[in-house]
Amino acid sequence: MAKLINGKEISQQIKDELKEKVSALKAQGKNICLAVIQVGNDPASSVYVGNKKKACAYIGIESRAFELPEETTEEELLSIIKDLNEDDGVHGILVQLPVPKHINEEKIINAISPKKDVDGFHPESVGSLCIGRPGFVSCTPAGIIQLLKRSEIDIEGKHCVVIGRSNIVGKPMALLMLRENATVTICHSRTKNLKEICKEADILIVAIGKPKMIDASYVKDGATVIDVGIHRDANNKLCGDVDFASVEPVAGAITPVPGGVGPMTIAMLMNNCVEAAEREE
Ligand SMILES: Nc1nc2c(c(=O)[nH]1)N[C@@H](CN(C=O)c1ccc(C(=O)N[C@@H](CCC(=O)O)C(=O)O)cc1)CN2
Repeated sequence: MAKLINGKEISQQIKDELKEKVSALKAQGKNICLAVIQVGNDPASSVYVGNKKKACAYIGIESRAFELPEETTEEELLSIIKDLNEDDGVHGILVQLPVPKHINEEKIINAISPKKDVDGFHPESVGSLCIGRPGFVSCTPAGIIQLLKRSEIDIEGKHCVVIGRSNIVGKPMALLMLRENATVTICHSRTKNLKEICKEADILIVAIGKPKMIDASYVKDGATVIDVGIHRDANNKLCGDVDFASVEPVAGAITPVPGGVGPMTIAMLMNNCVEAAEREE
């Protein structure tokens, strides 16, 4: 039976640690502010944005919300970001993704000042991660590192297989595991022998975007399995990219969905906001 990696519990620990830090910063006269921008009314985005505002309130970070209509133009959004970049009272800026189709996501990401890029999506942030310079790290991969470390799962020298090569999860995840001295293999939709490669992983990180695709036949006995996917199954229940019921008996440790990687994304966003304010000094 696999050890369950409890993201809800670990994210709560991180938020409690940050709450103390923020309280100490406040005592020195420093208030932290995150600008949260949502364009349109995508229901899932509204839930995530709501949870980000709640996390800010819990930790003691001010959240400045911009709830913009679906018809907002790219120019209007860029103009808001420009103002926020220049506002010394704002430490972090996030634009909830996805943005409506008429807005170029890349242009929006590039417009956020790297100093306030608490999502870690700006090319300068990704480049810094790549060459080992300080910078903001994408929240989901950073959260996975925390899950592993706080669950006392060794990374150094382990073979880590990451399935998925997105700019937001797969690529930064691979770079972070490399930084932790893992031996890293990245797999994707064109990978041949996916099953054989996955079977060699000590740590298997799955960000493939296909519900319950990874079953026990992809997993080495005792491996750690991290599931980044979030989907609804035929019974409208949340599930991941990993078939939990099949994999759990062979894995050494595994994240559930919900309650695994997801909550860590928001905890690490809060961490990046605190870092943004600390770096300013
Ligand atoms: N600007 C950003 N946009 C998006 C990001 C991001 O990091 N920055 N990531 C995702 C959405 N996301 C945060 O924004 C996010 C997704 C899931 C969770 C989470 O806690 N999931 C729960 C289940 C929640 C549910 O009931 O649906 C879990 O896995 O336990 C938090 C944040 C895309 N956009």
